[in-house]
Amino acid sequence: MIEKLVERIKKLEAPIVVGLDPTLNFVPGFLLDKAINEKGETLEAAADAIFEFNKKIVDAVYDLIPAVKPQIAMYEQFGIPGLMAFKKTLDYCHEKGLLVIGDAKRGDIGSTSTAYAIGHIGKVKVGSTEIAPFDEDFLTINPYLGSDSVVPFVEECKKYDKGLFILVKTSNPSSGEFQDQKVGKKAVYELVGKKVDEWGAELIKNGYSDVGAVVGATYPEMGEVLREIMPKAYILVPGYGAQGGTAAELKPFFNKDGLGAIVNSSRGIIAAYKQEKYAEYGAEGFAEAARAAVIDMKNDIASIF
Ligand SMILES: O=c1ccn([C@@H]2O[C@H](COP(=O)(O)O)[C@@H](O)[C@H]2O)c(=O)[nH]1
Repeated sequence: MIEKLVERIKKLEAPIVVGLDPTLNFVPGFLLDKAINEKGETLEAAADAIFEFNKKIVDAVYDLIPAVKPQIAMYEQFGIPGLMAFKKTLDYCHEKGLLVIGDAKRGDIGSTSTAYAIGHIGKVKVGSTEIAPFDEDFLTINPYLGSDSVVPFVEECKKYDKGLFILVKTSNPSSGEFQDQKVGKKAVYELVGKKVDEWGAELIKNGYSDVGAVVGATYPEMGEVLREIMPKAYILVPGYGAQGGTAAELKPFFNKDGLGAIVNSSRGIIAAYKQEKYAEYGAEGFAEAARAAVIDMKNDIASIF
């Protein structure tokens, strides 16, 4: 799967992923009112509103970007209707030719990881029929439980040509509480980075592995160290934009050829119309504002090379 992502990044000259992380605060009033008029103040109405919101954003940006990253928590907050909106979003993005990174940060004891892996990137057997339940192209996973929690995901990648992004050094302010602790001379994030390199060793295609890593834009020095420790891992870089990460700090995540990293922005794109910079678009023009924000992000990142 990684070779498809790299190919699309090269073709579009856009190492960018748009995070589809909708909340009702971002959904313009006219969309939410329509859903509530039809379904009342219900979870179903909320789910319809976020799906319509996503659809319009995707229509406005799909030709500019290689991939999207729907964050499952934003959908789970609306229960079962929310999860149905998640699945509808994944399918719609696929219809538009986008690759989908499911941001679910799964990971558990081996048997439970296997079930997560089947549900998100594998196939479940019902009688003699094999069904891909969510069918994302990539999945984020949390490696905290160790190798036996990660390997079931790697196995599913091998079977179905899928990919992973494993949390290594996260973008949030407290990430150092555990991730920066030293074990011997190495920090925990360095040890995890080394394991990512090992887990991905059998899945290298055209120079990069289907097993990638998540490293926050907010920690560029650590990004530089990790780029060396995991030379074959594509790095998914969240933290740009709303969390304060800037283009100037992104260079260490990339290789010299401009590949090796893909930068996520969620709120900075989907809620661009709420920023002063894009205020001229107004709530009615939220999708056009998202398109303008993607073009600005692309140019911003291109300026570092
Ligand atoms: O270290 C991490 C890992 C994942 N995320 C996720 O990325 C997006 C960021 O959203 P923004 O609105 O662009 O800040 C969100 O889905 C997080 O759960 C992260 O931020 N940091």
